[in-house]
Amino acid sequence: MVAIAMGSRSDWETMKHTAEILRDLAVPHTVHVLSAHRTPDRMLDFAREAADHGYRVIVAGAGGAAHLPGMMATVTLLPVIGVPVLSAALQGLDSLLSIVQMPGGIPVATMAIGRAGAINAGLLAAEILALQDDGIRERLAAYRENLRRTVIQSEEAVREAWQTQGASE
Ligand SMILES: Nc1c(C(=O)O)ncn1[C@@H]1O[C@H](COP(=O)(O)O)[C@@H](O)[C@H]1O
Repeated sequence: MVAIAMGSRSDWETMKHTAEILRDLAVPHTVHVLSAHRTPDRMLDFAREAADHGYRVIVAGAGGAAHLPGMMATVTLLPVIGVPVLSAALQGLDSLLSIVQMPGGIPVATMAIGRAGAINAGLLAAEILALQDDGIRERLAAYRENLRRTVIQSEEAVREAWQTQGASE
């Protein structure tokens, strides 16, 4: 259902977070290393055939001159979600701008840089699929509820820490 593509093996540390969230939501997905620069024909073939192979959303993560999401979007009508991978030289700003500044006509839904972006890419892909899948929608609702509870618990933990600190001073 979801294809997760990355420009290099080195992007896996980031893109594994997309795979993890999709696994937690029981959304079928596959992972691929494809590069617009290093394996252009393979990347274009994959994106061209993705819809016929049953994929519904493509998540593509890359760093630096991150042309992968945009080039995949060029040859498919599937929604493409881009994840800017944190780069050493420019802290991911290069990746972000390479992905977000698409010319009008060929959209890529651009996420935040790095881990949070990779998690959100998985969630957004699941939200798109949930439009036609009640099971995924229910699991997304449970994820949100869990998030809500975690924040409330964290507030309690912060207050407890503050009270303990106050008592020891
Ligand atoms: N941006 C792209 C593309 C592409 O856009 O197709 N292919 C590889 N790369 C990026 O090069 C960075 C360094 O790659 P290496 O670690 O393999 O040298 C990676 O973040 C990758 O996404």
